[in-house]
Amino acid sequence: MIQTHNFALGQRWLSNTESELGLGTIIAVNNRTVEILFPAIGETRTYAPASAPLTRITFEIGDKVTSHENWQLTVEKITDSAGMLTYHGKRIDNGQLIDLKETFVDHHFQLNQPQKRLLAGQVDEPKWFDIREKCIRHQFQHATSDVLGFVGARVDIIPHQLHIASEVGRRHAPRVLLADEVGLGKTIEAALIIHQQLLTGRAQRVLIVVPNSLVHQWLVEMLRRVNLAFSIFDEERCQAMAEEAGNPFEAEQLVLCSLDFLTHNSRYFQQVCEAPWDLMVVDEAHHLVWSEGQPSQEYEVIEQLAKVTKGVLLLTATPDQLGHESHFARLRILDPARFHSYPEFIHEEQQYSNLANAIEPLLNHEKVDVDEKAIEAIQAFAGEDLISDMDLASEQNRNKLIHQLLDRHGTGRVLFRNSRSGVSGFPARELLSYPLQMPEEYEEFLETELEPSRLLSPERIPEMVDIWTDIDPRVDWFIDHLQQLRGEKVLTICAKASTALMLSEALRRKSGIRAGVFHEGLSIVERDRIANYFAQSEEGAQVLICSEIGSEGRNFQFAHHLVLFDLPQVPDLLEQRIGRLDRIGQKHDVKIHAPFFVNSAQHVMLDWYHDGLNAFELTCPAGTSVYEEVEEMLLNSIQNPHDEIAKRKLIDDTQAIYAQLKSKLEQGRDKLLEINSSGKGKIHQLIENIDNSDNSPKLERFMTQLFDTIGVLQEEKDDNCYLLKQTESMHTQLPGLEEEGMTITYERQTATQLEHVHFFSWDHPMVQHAMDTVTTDVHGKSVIGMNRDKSLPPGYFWLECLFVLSTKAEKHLQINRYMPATPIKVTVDPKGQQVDKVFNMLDAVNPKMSSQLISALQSKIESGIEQASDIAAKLANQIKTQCIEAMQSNLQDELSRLHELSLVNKSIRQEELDFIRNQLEALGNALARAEVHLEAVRLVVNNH
Ligand SMILES: Nc1ncnc2c1ncn2[C@@H]1O[C@H](COP(=O)(O)OP(=O)(O)OP(=O)(O)O)[C@@H](O)[C@H]1O
Repeated sequence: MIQTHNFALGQRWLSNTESELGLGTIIAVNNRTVEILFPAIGETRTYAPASAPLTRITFEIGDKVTSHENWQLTVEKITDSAGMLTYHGKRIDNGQLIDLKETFVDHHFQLNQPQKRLLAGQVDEPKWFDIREKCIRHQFQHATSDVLGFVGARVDIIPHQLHIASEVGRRHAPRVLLADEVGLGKTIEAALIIHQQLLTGRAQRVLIVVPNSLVHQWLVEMLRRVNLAFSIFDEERCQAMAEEAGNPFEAEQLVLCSLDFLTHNSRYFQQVCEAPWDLMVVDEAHHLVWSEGQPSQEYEVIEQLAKVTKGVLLLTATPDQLGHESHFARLRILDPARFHSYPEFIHEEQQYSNLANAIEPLLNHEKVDVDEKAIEAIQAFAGEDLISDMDLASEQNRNKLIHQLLDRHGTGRVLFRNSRSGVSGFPARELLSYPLQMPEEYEEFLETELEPSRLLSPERIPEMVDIWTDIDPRVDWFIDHLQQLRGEKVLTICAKASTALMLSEALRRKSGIRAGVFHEGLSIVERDRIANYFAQSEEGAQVLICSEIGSEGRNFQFAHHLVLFDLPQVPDLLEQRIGRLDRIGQKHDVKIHAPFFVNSAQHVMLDWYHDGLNAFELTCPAGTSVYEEVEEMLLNSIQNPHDEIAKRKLIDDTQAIYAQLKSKLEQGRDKLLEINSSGKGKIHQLIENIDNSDNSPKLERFMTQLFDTIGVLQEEKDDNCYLLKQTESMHTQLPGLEEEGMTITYERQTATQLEHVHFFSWDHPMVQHAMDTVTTDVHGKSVIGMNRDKSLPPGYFWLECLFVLSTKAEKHLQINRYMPATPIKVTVDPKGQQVDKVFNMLDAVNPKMSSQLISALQSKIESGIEQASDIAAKLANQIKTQCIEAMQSNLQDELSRLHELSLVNKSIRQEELDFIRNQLEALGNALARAEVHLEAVRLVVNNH
């Protein structure tokens, strides 16, 4: 088997860098490129001929070759026609004489050269075997570790986020609504989920759709938090790509675009739907408004995309913001089979407190007390058959039952919502209100005005829009107030962009205070520039004046003063406003400043929020429902602000309704959500494992050894950091290593504080690349070392044989979830008996002595490897059986869930069930096909 770079059509080559591709066939060659098809996974690669990382595979007389039809031939003669070989020989199964063109050699072929290399005297130093073995073991351990996708995220470890990320990230094609309260970290949860899905091979192509204003923030968060470089797709980019053939959305795997862009460009929308996606993430999903017969365009766009996308994550802090029916419609996008009828959904919701009570005894309390009465309550939901055979003393069974109950009768595994009350460490919020006198100019117009938006924001009266800043006392109050807060950052929010613009203009005219304005009319680049201007500690703006929609989803927690220049009409918008500052990372109590006109509509609104709902100082989960119930009274009071009796009644009624709804929610929906969302009691093991991985010196020690072996210089710097640099002794290029060097740390805390430093973990792509450079290279495949053991005679020897069990399957089957490349090490003594022996510090052997030893031991080496192979094959069979069982139990669970649901719900499609059955079969075949091969061999000879 030789490596040359004279390519010809039909020849067979192996990839040196991606061993999982199997044997490829050359399908096109010209001066500049060579194209190769890898049938095992149905993909092609194109390389420059001179630098293609490929090894030519040819066979020699006497070799056994497997054909694509799975019969074998023993090669007797080889002919060459224009560079392509034909093997002539006898079929092993029936003795028939046959020709096999190399194009038809089985693409599952594995190159097994360690033995050949060893016997040919091509040996490396002992350390290469050690490093190769360590790389393979670490790759296997990480692929099967429950911290995969978590350890590499540059985030603080926050339990509720980890719980959601682990619950969702490990699912096949997850479809969920992430609805944590504002600022609890939904973006981070989504990042963790995407990261896990990509690293575990569950997803390859991800589309993120967000409001215009958040495109850049998402781009930065994905890169900074989880090393994922998304590409922004907008009109400009798509137009530039239009000249190239094909669908522009297929040119990248990780795409980020705005909802606005997809909604307003039917051609690009069509193309985005035609490109295959494994996962779609939609932020601020409350924009997807739906009502019977009148779905919004945004809703339709996402609904259509969700139909052709396997996994979907919808994110919103305020799921009910635009009505409960819209909320239901969004759940239907996620699981049309489960959420098929709104009346049924409402009926189910009414049962939530009974369901929560039924689940209560199953929860993981210290004392498990599932008595007869409790079983009766469960049966009312589950049906007798579901629990008749179940041993409820087992925690695993109880959890399974809880999942089934939530899935069939709650919002189940589709909705996650954490609230501040369940997450500790949030600062307090304080309302500071400032009564002002209403100017006469406003009063005159407002006497006959009925429109709530103008009553609440009189500056929007048409006659006032151009002059209001001259007469409105809120403007002077604002300027005075900013002067008093000198040195402090102040975020100011008003409902409309026009108000924000006029206010900032007045500020510019009347004071020298540095301010930025931020609203939906600005381009993304302008908005980001202004947000940065506000974020700068010195030289930056003291105040940022935002419109309602312009500031949605933004991170401004470096400020802790919020001015509400006016008040929004619905509680969810108020929560969105306060959530800009009251979010994870806020270090101070949040001061909410609210100027208002005495005895005006604003006064009613302020009192309603504060006295009725306490919505300034605490989050108000039932706010929208209360609003829906008292809307008429509230409107009436806004229109008649002097009617104190009506206002008193409004507030009393609001308090009563709120208290009632809150207690109902606490027993019903919220309780179920808490069971689902917080992960209390379940997540400590994962956190402990992440902590252990973070605190273990293993990675740092291993990487130091690995960098040293492959020739990368790791120089110690201050603050727990290192500088990595290329050296001349490097064996191969390390992808990602910048020419001028790069600063890294292995410490999470350092990484979260120093943003310019790369955070190295087992998840980091460069750590994986560095291991790949070793495992895809031939170094360390055949090694000789000298051991000094005086208790054994000189010349005594051992063969350390490192095998790998692996299989190939099409990418969408995600074979790595069930069987990543699995190392099996067998060490044998001169009699071919397996021994439990670990070698440290072996001496290298010079080439002359190596070849003498090999000649002397050749037949013993051959028989030793054969005996080790037999032992490895037995072990491999056991592992194979375990992998098949794990895969079957996993997919069978999913199949039974869908089957159960299909009994109560006819809209579950047969194809969905068939899909899982097919997957079961295809994975079963792939796992059964798994083969063990010799990856590396080290001959260790004793010498005194
Ligand atoms: N685990 C974490 N480690 C470090 N920072 C975090 C973590 N979780 C959240 N944050 C920070 O807290 C802020 C809020 O997080 P995020 O933007 O994900 O919240 P959200 O729920 O999406 O907010 P919104 O409801 O406003 O969209 C962000 O600045 C984020 O970077």
